[in-house]
Amino acid sequence: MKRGTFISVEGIDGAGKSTHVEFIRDYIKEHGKEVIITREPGGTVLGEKIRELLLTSEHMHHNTELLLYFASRQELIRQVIVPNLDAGVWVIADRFVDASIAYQGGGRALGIEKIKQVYALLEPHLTTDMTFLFDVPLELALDRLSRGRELDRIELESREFFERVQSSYHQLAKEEPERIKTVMTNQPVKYTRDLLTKYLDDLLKRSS
Ligand SMILES: Nc1ncnc2c1ncn2[C@@H]1O[C@H](COP(=O)(O)OP(=O)(O)O)[C@@H](O)[C@H]1O
Ligand SMILES: Cc1cn([C@H]2C[C@H](O)[C@@H](COP(=O)(O)OP(=O)(O)O)O2)c(=O)[nH]c1=O
Repeated sequence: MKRGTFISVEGIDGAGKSTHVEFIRDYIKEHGKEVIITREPGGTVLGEKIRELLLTSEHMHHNTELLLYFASRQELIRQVIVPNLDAGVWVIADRFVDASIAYQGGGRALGIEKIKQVYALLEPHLTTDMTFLFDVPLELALDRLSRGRELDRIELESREFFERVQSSYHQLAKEEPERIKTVMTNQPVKYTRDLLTKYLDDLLKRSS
């Protein structure tokens, strides 16, 4: 059986990830593939408890935050991502390791090297086949956030924090252009979807 394709979606809060993730799933499904969406932090019973801690606790050491995100991810990998990929199912991860590099490595200024050391502990050491990085000018993302729902602990961070997160994402996309595809969302939704469709067609072709 052919292994499933592993996709992740990333971006600063307000960049448009939630607007497109179900579109991506439906497009893949229409092309005859079984597909699931996972979310991080969370996606398993233990992971959802960790999510609650991460998004609602008042304060924690940056290392604690980093390790909790990875603890949730390890459970998700072993319980959900790997068994599905092995069974030929496509997996769309609503955030994966790149989020830790951008938010904890960049946003919290822990540095990429430290995140990579923790990443090395994951079993197995998975990498995505393709990552969509949703991106908008920071002002627009912050404006979207301020108009939206109630904000969680991370979304309440400063503008400087999100600047560092975004610039880490840009750095990653520059280092790995084959894997990470930047998709601008300051254009109409249809424009974004047309671009996504091109990348998805390419992935579908590769897997056939
Ligand atoms: N091209 C686009 N792609 C995605 N979102 C867009 C686009 N144009 C406008 N928007 C709006 O921006 C907001 C993005 O919010 P959301 O998808 O919840 O972001 P995230 O999940 O990344 O925090 C939505 O209100 C959406 O309607
Ligand atoms: C996966 C991950 C998420 N995060 C942050 C980004 C988000 O602000 C928050 C929750 O992610 P997410 O569920 O994507 O946010 P939303 O509820 O807006 O869809 O966790 C990290 O800081 N590090 C990580 O490794």
